[in-house]
Amino acid sequence: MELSIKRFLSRLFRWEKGRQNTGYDKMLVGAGFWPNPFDVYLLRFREGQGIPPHVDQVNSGEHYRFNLVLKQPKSGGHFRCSNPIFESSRIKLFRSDISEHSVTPVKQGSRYVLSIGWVKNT
Ligand SMILES: O=C(O)CCC(=O)C(=O)O
Ligand SMILES: [Fe+2]
Repeated sequence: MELSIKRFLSRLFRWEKGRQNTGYDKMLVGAGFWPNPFDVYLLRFREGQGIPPHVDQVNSGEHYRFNLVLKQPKSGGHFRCSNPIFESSRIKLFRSDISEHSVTPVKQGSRYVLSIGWVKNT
């Protein structure tokens, strides 16, 4: 969640590779520091793409993510989370630093997610 204005602007509204190396793409669409450091990404999964089980560690504090599924694929692309705080078919709220989560590969169609993350210091 490191941020310089220059680096922020160079990443804003550009597709980049997702960090799990499974081919999904992410686009930074916003970030800020109030009331807690936060970032907002658009995630795109195309056919064959998913994310293996992982956690998203932060240096300090608690990492939360609120994910809104904007577009469900025709098949596949299911979100799985070991211990969600809240989950419906479209909305997923979870501690991404301690709850292992994954997305099964999209089989047909594409999947889009608006992902809002923040770090709460303890
Ligand atoms: O696409 C998703 O539903 C989850 C992506 C993910 O790993 C995350 O938001 O930390
Ligand atoms: Fe994640």
